[in-house]
Amino acid sequence: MTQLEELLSDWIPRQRWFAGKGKPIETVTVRTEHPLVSGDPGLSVLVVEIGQRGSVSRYQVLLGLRPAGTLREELAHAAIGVCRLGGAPRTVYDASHDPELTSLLLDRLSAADGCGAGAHPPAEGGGPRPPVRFRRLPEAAVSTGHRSLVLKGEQSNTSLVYGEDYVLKSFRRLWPGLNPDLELTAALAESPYVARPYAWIETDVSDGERSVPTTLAMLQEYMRSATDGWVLAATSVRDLYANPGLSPADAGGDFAGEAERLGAATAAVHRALARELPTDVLSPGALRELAGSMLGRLRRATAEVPELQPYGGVLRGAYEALARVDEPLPIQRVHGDYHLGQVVRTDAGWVLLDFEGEPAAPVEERRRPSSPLRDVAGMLRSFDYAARYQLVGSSSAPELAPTARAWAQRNRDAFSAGYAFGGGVDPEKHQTVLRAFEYDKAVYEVLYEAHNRPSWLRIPLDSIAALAA
Ligand SMILES: Nc1ncnc2c1ncn2[C@@H]1O[C@H](COP(=O)(O)OP(=O)(O)O)[C@@H](O)[C@H]1O
Ligand SMILES: O=P(O)(O)O[C@H]1O[C@H](CO)[C@@H](O[C@H]2O[C@H](CO)[C@@H](O)[C@H](O)[C@H]2O)[C@H](O)[C@H]1O
Repeated sequence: MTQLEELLSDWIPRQRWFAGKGKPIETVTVRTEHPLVSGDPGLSVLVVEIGQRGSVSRYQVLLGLRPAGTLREELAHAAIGVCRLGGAPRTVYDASHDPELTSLLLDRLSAADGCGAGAHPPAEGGGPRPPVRFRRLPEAAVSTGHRSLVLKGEQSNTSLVYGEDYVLKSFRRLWPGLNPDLELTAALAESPYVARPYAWIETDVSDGERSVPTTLAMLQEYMRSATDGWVLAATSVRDLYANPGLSPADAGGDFAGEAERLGAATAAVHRALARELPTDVLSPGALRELAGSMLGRLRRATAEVPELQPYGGVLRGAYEALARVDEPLPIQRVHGDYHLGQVVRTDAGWVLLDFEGEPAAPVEERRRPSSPLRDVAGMLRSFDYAARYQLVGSSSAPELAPTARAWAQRNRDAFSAGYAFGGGVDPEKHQTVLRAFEYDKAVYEVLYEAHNRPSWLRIPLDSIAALAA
């Protein structure tokens, strides 16, 4: 290992966005290092490969470099370490936190030529394509001179807000190819329910056989007046828990109207995706395969989290019922990891974000069409989370449990009604499919929490126990 790789092997596992937590790291290799700025400060894009239990995953690191001892106090938290790179010792750090360097990314995106997402125009002058390419959607003007700030919060990626105008989301885990977030957001560019996409950055990553243009980051509109759906729902729940004698409908911060509008917005986005991108139907045989893949996830999760064992029978029963559904199931591109933290409420209505799918799943799987009921199930799970999470570790949990159930049920019903009203299939009429997707999502969450937030593991486990009761 080089000195830089040694430093990264200590730093990467401590990052929130590192998806391989819980498994020992065997190898760390800087596969490519492309300088965007040489000198002091310097800026490079690294693609780092992490080997764990025989498989390799790739991560993007935007590396800042400054002479050792010159990193400003406010960047100290971003330091990775000091190493000798080409002579003198330099401090290397996460450049996402350094506005002096990130302003350059916006400058380059602003100056980029316009082209369609996924298009690969030849390099100017016919020479080889530059290793890191800045691209802009046709018609999208990008202004410069905005200072960036890293968005705080639970994230699988790293997002920078530039002034009040743009969000640049750097995809941390890289999968060769076009990132589904860029692909779907670009397909929905005209939709009022999506933050407008402007531009992206890409590089080439090997898929084992060939070098594939791969999305590194996406620039889109910053919804500056927006509030996160999770925050709004949590406020409503808190309000109700302060008055547990009231029904959710009578408490001050009732969320059901918002949940219903969110259902309608979700249906509108699903309809737009079905218009813009390919659709298909799953035959009964393919439904059996889908049920088989849910079973596979359950097996993997139970091996890691034995607390799932008692519910194995009920979960398998739901997947077997899915395998017996004998009518074709319409499929299309969907969000894939839909929850309250992926939607924001603006003055004009709900806006959906982050069409990347489940961050840990291979990109081929995330780009595969699925039933829109999968997203419906994801959001229904999220209402359950919002109701339960304030009870984790609380001594009032037993008394508040019925109130939590009532809040979740009211908002689940409102969301489903809004979804059907907005032109989606009626979730009420597809209970077998919906239940299987909901269980599968809860099993995914068990693994997600075990790896990322062990103190929240009880939330999906308790939901599964309640669904199984
Ligand atoms: N365009 C945007 N406008 C306003 N807020 C945003 C925007 N993009 C992201 N956010 C905020 O950042 C959070 C995380 O963004 P997201 O795209 O879901 O990242 P990740 O894929 O890392 O989870 C969202 O929950 C939302 O609160
Ligand atoms: O938003 P991401 O793409 O990073 O999604 C991952 O992290 C989510 C948590 O931040 C996780 O969502 C789970 O927790 C939410 C509350 O924090 C809850 O609303 C969701 O229903 C629940 O699934 C998501 O599963 C994961 O992929």
